[in-house]
Amino acid sequence: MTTESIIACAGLRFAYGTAEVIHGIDLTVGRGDLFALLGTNGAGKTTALELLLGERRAGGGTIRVLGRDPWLARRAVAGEVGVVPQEGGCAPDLTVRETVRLWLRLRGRRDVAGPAAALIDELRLTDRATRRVRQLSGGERRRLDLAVALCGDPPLLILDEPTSGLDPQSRLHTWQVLRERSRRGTTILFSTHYLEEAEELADRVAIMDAGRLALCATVDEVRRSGSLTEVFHRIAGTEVTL
Ligand SMILES: Nc1ncnc2c1ncn2[C@@H]1O[C@H](COP(=O)(O)OP(=O)(O)OP(=O)(O)O)[C@@H](O)[C@H]1O
Repeated sequence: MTTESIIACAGLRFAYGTAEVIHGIDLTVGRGDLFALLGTNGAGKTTALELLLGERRAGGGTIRVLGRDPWLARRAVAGEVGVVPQEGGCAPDLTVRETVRLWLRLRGRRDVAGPAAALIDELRLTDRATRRVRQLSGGERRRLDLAVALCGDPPLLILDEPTSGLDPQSRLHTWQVLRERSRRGTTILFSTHYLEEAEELADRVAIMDAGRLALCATVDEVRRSGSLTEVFHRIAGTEVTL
């Protein structure tokens, strides 16, 4: 990890109508970080990730993603960020192979057959390659969502609960895929409800609580004051200083 920031937010605020749900977040993700965003249901993780992707307009503060304001430069940011949305989003009538080839083309690749086969294999979907998305299981669909995010080898991945619905073996395999991307220099920000996933996979973690960042630290710093599980439960809405 270097100190160069790939994501930088300062004083970030956001409201749905009159209900403010993000209350002034400062967050920096450095190049090469493998960064986990944790928090209880409704803490604001998905909203924060959507703000980073320029899908929503901040009500205050500043955001820079790869040096740009994502609201003003949404298309440019979208071209450089691989995304797993919370709900997925692959077209139900395309096959796995068609989906990955389409996304590789959208990411500017011309020769897509080989790279598509490699990505499908990497996510262990080869025996599902000719199946339509609507015929996949929830876990298979989630793995396809990640394959799509990896199309074109973007420098930044923003993944909203990328392992939700995966069986333990698939989850471990997904960790391997993400670790390998991180080792090759990809910056990864992911949200998760699995504390052991954050502890095992990430090198930095942030815990959101009711629209605020209650903690932002390296996993090693967290371990010095107990396990991540202990720290997470201790926070319970109050700020923790490590
Ligand atoms: N489209 C919306 N309109 C109004 N309020 C919303 C909308 N989406 C989310 N909220 C509210 O904003 C708050 C933050 O929601 P968000 O989905 O960002 O939380 P989260 O941390 O991702 O939760 P979860 O872990 O359940 O996915 C919640 O109180 C939620 O009810």
